[in-house]
Amino acid sequence: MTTPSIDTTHIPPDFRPLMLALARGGATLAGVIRRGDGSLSAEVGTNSDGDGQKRLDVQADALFRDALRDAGIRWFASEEQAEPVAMQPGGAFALAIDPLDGSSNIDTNVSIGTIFAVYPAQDQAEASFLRPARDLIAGGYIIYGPRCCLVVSFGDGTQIYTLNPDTDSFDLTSPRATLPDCFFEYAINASNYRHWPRPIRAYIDDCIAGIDGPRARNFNMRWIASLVAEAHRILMRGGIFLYPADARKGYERGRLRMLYECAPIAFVIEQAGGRATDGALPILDAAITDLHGRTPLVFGSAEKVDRVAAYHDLPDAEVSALFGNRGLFRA
Ligand SMILES: O=P(O)(O)OC[C@H]1O[C@](O)(COP(=O)(O)O)[C@@H](O)[C@@H]1O
Ligand SMILES: [Mg+2]
Ligand SMILES: [Mg+2]
Repeated sequence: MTTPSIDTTHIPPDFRPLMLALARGGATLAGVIRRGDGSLSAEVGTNSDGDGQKRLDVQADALFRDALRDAGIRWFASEEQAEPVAMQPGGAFALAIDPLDGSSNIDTNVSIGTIFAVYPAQDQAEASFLRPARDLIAGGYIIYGPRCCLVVSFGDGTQIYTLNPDTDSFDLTSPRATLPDCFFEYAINASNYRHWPRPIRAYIDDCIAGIDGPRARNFNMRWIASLVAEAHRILMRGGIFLYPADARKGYERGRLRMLYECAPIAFVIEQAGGRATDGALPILDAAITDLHGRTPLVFGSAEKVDRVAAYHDLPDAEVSALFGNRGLFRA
């Protein structure tokens, strides 16, 4: 068996051991997922956020912790661990990870992923992770789909690597990915419509009204329920993703976690020319105040994300108007 690797030509030298370790972890996890042992989706516990943990959540967490143990990481924070774990005392990096994103899709053979964010390590774990989101020095995700891809940014564009099943190596397949701006597709869990704030309802109402509404064009809709899969689709062909805050108990700040979901996805999307906000303000301009804290998340093509922010600025009468009657956005 070959040791999984990654083409390091375009990776800054300081990050190479870390990226090799992530590639090893990702390729190994891809193999576990491909084999598809039926017990991977068994409920085995609850994480500190109250989410049910599946066997694969726990396995992926242990697998990455092990793969990363010699990769220069001082602090390791995970969705599946209540507190950060100390790794190498002299390590330069603090790494936050969602080891397995899209857990509800494990047994449905739909794309799932891993999301990671890297910050410069400080002496204390807390100071390493609770800081301005824009201190991120690397971030990205691995998607376990029909193809396994690793997408990463080091702050100078977004790179895409694709796992070659013959060599077990992640080959660079796009050195500078850019997000197309013209795809009229939105992604939101529409079953929560009645709980959404009015500007979000108004925005989606106007997409649904299509050619008969103020936007005067038809839209398509997608919802995979794997953030990584939605991010990758949007990176490839544009569109917009929304997970807003809503009125359900526990969803006052949406569902997605700032440190290891929203910040790294925002980083990759911004570096590919897109935009990511909490509905109004850039995700990366916010501070991370809680290891497992949440934030509303809207990301995708810049013009579409800006439009959502504009709905938040509409006067109440406009935002409450029935779709088709919103005059302000009529072309
Ligand atoms: O079930 P919902 O409310 O539509 O939420 C789906 C969202 O939850 C997530 O599965 C949360 O991530 P985890 O699976 O890592 O907990 C996202 O991938 C996805 O976008
Ligand atoms: Mg997740
Ligand atoms: Mg997860």
